Amino acid sequence: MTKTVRQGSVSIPNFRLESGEQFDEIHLAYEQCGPIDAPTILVCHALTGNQFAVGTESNPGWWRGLIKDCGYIDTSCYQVITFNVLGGCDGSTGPSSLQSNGEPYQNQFPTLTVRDLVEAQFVALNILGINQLKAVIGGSLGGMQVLEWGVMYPDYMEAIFPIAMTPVFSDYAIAFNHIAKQAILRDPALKNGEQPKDGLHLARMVGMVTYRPEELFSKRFSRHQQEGEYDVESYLDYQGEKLAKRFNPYSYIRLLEAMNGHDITRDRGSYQQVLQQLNVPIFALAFQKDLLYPPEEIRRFVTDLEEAGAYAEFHEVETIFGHDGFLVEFEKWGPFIQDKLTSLETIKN
Ligand SMILES: N[C@@H](CCO)C(=O)O
Repeated sequence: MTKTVRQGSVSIPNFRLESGEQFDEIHLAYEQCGPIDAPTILVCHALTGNQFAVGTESNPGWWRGLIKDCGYIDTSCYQVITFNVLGGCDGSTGPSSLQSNGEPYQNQFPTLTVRDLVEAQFVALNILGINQLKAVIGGSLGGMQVLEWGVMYPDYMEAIFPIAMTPVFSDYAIAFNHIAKQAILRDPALKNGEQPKDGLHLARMVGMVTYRPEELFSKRFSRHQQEGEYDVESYLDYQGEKLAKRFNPYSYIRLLEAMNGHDITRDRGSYQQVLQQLNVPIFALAFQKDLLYPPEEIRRFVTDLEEAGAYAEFHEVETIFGHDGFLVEFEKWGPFIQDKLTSLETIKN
């Protein structure tokens, strides 16, 4: 049983974005779990994730299969903290938040970078009195944040676990994000000043097709249909509608844009120079058939890191889930995380 799950919010005054835009104050909502004096692991969430990584037994979080008492990340040994990202819509400052004129930002919310998301979490952790981390871990957009943590604050943690990410977001992935963004921005509801919920529904359907490979779709649905509708069609509609009910369309756009801009070399010099800055042990995970972040690219990144003198390991997970592998089948890759966390001392020496 995972006992001590706590929730809170950190208020950060005068927060400046990379773009130069400044907020008088932002809030980051968080979930914290495990003994407060134990080594801390920071979890970074993906595009539509939130701070509820662990959750409760009756309302499990999205990584409860990984993180719990006696889990692969054992919350009786480690404290685990997860923030809802800046720009999110689960309690942190984002497009649904009110501006000083009393109106929600919505599409007026400033553009964000992955580095902004990391910087906000860094300041929040310091305010909470957490000045050192055991590890930073996350998948997809979370994995991009993990990499940025490694470049921006390599002395702040003992290891990073970037999962299902690449050092630079690909043109192929930007292409899908463009379709998603356009689906939202071209939603006719906008003309009536309403929320583009149908656009978000469409955007999610596009996303879902990229998160899983063809084989899984065939295995799941087998062209089965009911009352003239293919099961795969009703599945995508269901997922689209579900997200449209729980997510802010403009949060979705700002986070897509942050992903598009992800490039660890941006404004930092050459790829080689940036690899040198990633001076922290790195354990990278890849999932077979991940269309967005192909395992061979992640393997190449790890080889480049090793050649640059870093301590880096690569682990490829056999799965039919593709990109969504980081949200399922924890028994396949949780032991890798557990093992590396417990063997960090040997690596340091
Ligand atoms: N299922 C993930 C996919 C993006 O990594 C999400 O919804 O955030």
